[in-house]
Amino acid sequence: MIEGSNMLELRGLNVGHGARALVRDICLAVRPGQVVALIGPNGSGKTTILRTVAGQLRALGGTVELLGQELGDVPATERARTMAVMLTGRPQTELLTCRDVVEAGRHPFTGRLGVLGEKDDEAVTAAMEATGVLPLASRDFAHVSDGQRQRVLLARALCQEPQVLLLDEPTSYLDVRSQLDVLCLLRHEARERGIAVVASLHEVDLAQKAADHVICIKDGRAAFQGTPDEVFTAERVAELYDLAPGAYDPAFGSVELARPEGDPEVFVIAGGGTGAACFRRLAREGTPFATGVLHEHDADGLLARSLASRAVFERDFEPVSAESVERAREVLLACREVVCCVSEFGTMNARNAELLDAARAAGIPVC
Ligand SMILES: Nc1ncnc2c1ncn2[C@@H]1O[C@H](COP(=O)(O)OP(=O)(O)OP(=O)(O)O)[C@@H](O)[C@H]1O
Repeated sequence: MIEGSNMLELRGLNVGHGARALVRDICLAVRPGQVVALIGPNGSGKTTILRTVAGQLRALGGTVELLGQELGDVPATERARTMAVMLTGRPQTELLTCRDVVEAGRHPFTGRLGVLGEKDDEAVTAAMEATGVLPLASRDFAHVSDGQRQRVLLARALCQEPQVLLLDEPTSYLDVRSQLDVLCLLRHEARERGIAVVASLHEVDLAQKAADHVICIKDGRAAFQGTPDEVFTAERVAELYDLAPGAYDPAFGSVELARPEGDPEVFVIAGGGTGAACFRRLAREGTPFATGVLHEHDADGLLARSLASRAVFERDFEPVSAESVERAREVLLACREVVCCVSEFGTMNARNAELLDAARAAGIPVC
């Protein structure tokens, strides 16, 4: 393999389950060491694409190239030695321990009798260690939890020592810690062994952090692709998942509840992240609120754009001006309650203290 050339390349690939294509004209090139996230709404065709690339479904058009060779021309044994696949679903096993399942990943390298040598044993142990499933080695695979099963299957894929790794929702059953562990592991494998990883993910925040390249599937096509910075903009994520504008916040990589509708009832004095918990509480309660004066790219400023009905902003790195406070005061005086999240005002937001005075003078309760 020439360094830098593509490990996997899809050219105008059409995929589907019958004669009609479900997703058309997919083009993607994956280089060694790259982690590609496949994202898109439920039913958009991510699994179908992965199964086609894995050779489990016939391509309805276009080509899949594995290490520069058309997939159909790659002999099955060589394909199994090159590409590992972890799909969703629980493989039916009877009386197999978790270690037995992982060992199956070595079969492309063993002789006809499937007897594992020392090197195979080492690879199995290393993969189980890396995925944290060594303690499950003798447990019945049929009776482990969904998250444990997912990690055992990942160990099976890794011990195959593939050059291309296809993963369908590898984090869907995992707790937060295990999600992080798995993504760090995938990045490590990509970096250290030059594996090309293609993984479908539902967690936009994880894809944003872990992927080098993101391809978005919607309405029967690869709607757009690019680096996480190019793909995870508020507009594109909203379009991809049919979200309300502002529901996705690219700064935090998270989705927020819908902004409560109506005129603001509560005015929140915040800044520097002090208001986040209050903003989210009001959003949960469905209480429309206003806030200010916030600096535009302050943590509260960014969140206010998604959740507040009204927000008064000051330019970044400028002290809050008399004009901004006046605009905020007008909004505040129309509210029934003020919440002050700031315990001390600093140089840049000193004038926000005038908002507290305005509330008290107008007899608006402050908490
Ligand atoms: N074996 C099958 N035969 C016929 N249609 C299928 C089959 N498997 C899936 N489909 C259909 O193909 C479409 C795409 O399914 P697919 O599982 O690829 O989507 P997905 O993007 O992976 O979805 P999700 O995010 O919900 O896992 C769906 O409409 C689904 O019902």
